[in-house]
Amino acid sequence: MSTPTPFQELGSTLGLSTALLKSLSRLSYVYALPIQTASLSVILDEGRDVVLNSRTGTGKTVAYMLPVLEKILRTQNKPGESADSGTSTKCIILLPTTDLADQTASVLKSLTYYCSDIVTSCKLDRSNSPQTRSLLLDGATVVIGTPGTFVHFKSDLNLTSCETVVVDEADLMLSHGYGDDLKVITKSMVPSITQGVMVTATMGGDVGKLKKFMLNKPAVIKVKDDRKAGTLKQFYLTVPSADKGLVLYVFLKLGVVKQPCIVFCNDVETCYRVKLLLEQFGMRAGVVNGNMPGNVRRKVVEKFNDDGGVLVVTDLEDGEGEKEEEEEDEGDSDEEGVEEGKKEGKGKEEGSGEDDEEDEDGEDEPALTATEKSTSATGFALGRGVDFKRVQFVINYDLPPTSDSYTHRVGRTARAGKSGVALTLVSKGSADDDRLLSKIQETQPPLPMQRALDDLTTAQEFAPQPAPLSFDLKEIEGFRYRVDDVKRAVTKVRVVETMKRELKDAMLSSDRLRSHFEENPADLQMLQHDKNRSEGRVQTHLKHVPGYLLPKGMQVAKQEKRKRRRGGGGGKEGRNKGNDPLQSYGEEEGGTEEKKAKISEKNRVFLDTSDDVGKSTSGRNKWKMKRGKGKWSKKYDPTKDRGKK
Ligand SMILES: Nc1ncnc2c1ncn2[C@@H]1O[C@H](COP(=O)(O)OP(=O)(O)OP(=O)(O)O)[C@@H](O)[C@H]1O
Repeated sequence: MSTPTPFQELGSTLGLSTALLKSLSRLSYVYALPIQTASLSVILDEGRDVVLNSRTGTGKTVAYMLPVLEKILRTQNKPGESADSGTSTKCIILLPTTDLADQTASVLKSLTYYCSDIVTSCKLDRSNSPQTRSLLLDGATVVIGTPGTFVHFKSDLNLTSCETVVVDEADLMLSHGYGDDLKVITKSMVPSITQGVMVTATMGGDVGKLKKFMLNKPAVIKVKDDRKAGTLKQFYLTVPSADKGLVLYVFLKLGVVKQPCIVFCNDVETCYRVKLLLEQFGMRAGVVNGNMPGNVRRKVVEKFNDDGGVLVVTDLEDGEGEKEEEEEDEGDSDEEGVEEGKKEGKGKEEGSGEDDEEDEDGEDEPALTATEKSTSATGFALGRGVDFKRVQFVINYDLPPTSDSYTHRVGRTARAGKSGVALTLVSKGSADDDRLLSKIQETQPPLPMQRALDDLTTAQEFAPQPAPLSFDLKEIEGFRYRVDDVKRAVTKVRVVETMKRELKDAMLSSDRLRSHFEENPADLQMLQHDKNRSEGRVQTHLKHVPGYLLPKGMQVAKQEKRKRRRGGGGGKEGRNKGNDPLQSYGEEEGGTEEKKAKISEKNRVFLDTSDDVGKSTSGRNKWKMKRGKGKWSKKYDPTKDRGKK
């Protein structure tokens, strides 16, 4: 891994404006992330078309925005700029969803904090046309929106001096149905793009099509995945579908899964089932999905970013979750750094007619239609691009439909060089899941593991990721009756009621409906009354986990913890110093029960360390059962155990 370069150093080498450097330091961004270092000089000085490609969460937004803003600041300060060019738009940024456009607009606001008088911005908002039009009339320097909104506000935009067109999350544009809008933008709104920038975490077939259509001899800036350094660890656990709720609840309850945590499901109903299950056990969970109004979705995400906890998300529309055969990558080089483009002229690759099809105008150009069958056009793509904050854990409750969507989902954690863990629950006996898992493993970087050869040496080995989590479901068998009981209470009717309640909440807190309620108080009363009636019941007694239900290793840990709190034993040595939240407990041979317990506490096995990974305690349980020890002893009194809580 290359040494990070401080922005101050880059600033003096490349001549970055003080205003931008001050904004970066206000955001506490001291070092440029690799894609940012790589992109700056190419976008800024070479001025050529660019494809930015690095994995999710590596800072691509700042990577294109910084040089684009610097370019604008330089030209705005140039003497002799015409008055018109001073009030017309210099750069447009296209995103596939309004949520992402909002997020990008807020990054832009932060970066222009000290130069907002020179660089003004506008996020195109169809629901607030008068304000959008007034900002455009004032001559917003940078305009952000979906391709659809650009076409909608076509006659209000002054793009005669537009120099840069950025297409962010380019891999989603066509599957969101923006092919035709992109044609309008590039043909009639900005017919001669001076510099095109395409940004993507995955290089699927759609990116290739767009690249051919919009860019001219682009430099492909591709920063190699540095996950071998171990920032994102990925595991999978094969479980019967019916046991997924059990695993999720127990892992969350026992702190095996750390929060903030995102749980991805493949449909809205499963999201609510998971939420209700967790809530019955006293665990709050938010839900976001495409059926929600955008402002409600944004509020839930904001709350999650502020408070953490569990967020249950579906990034698919219902019926979209069927696993698909995937398109092969178009084969861009894996090399780090700048790779030269191989094309001549915009819109057409020389000597290759592969993707070229006659469009409806009869012109010879690539068809801008999606390769993927999925059509998430509801204006959300929660598995992609959304910058959820400080997420420690991503759980794929359901396997996503493609390996690309897996990459985006797990990319919600381990962002900006931080660490994180992704756990995927694979349905036992599902051939689809098995096939997709192999496909995912082919695309993810392997997991480095240390294997002890003797006392002094170790060898590094690599396991495919996601790696199997060796966890014996028998360890949590004791929880089954609670979960099954609660699951029975999570009926379809309750799921629907919860959805309705959330919709009512949204209506009650809607700014737009406020005046309606003022004029029609009866409507407000009715909504409030219905809301109170459908309030869910939480079983408070289920909040606590009795000690006898804990896996054996954890019971020991609890006792040790209690001892330490009382000032006896344990000490630093016994403390869990590892930072990998997925952990398991080793099986010990020989020695007294007490000694074994201590060894077990000390030798907790962390999933990143060795091939001891995830040893189960069930062997010990068998040993005890055979010898009539512990809860299999004739003297065992479970009521005492319960009292120990
Ligand atoms: N130089 C930096 N130092 C520290 N944090 C940074 C830096 N640049 C960006 N970040 C943070 O990194 C996170 C990820 O950035 P960003 O959303 O731009 O990534 P991305 O590569 O576009 O991800 P995705 O592909 O998922 O859209 C953000 O929370 C951002 O605030």
